[in-house]
Amino acid sequence: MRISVSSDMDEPVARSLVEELRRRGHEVCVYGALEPGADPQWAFCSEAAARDVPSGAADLAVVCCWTGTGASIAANKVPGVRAALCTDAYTAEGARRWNDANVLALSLRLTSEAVLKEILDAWFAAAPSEDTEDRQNVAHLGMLDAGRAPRSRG
Ligand SMILES: O=C(CO)[C@H](O)[C@H](O)COP(=O)(O)O
Repeated sequence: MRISVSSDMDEPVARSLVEELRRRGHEVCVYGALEPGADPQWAFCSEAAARDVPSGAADLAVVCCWTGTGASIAANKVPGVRAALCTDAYTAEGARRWNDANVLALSLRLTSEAVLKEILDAWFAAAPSEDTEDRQNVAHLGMLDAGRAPRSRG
């Protein structure tokens, strides 16, 4: 799988993320503080990595910042992106299963090396749900992106 990874901080867990993905056989492209000479601001590097997913340059992006919030907010501004901030394996599995998330957002502060591996295991093991309501929800996100969403049913 081709995976784009961004981080606004050169933290050990961000380096471990890249190493772990490469160890698992993925092709990794890095942005932000992980890329020599690049702009390490969270909104910019998260956007750059996230854009690779709808453009087709990557199959998945993982965006990181200290809290994970800025990275996920920036990624979710990119049309076609469904970024999920995951702090544990259960959330990662649900993000793939129920949200068909295509960008994983991580908090550099909260994610230990052990939890990182658990999150990656859960993320890659899960598949998007075929349930009709789950597909309707994900389709609704696409409509919101396109500005064509019908009025919310609340
Ligand atoms: O979590 C973040 C954004 O959501 C950033 O990583 C955090 O704001 C970086 O802070 P600083 O530039 O002061 O090191």
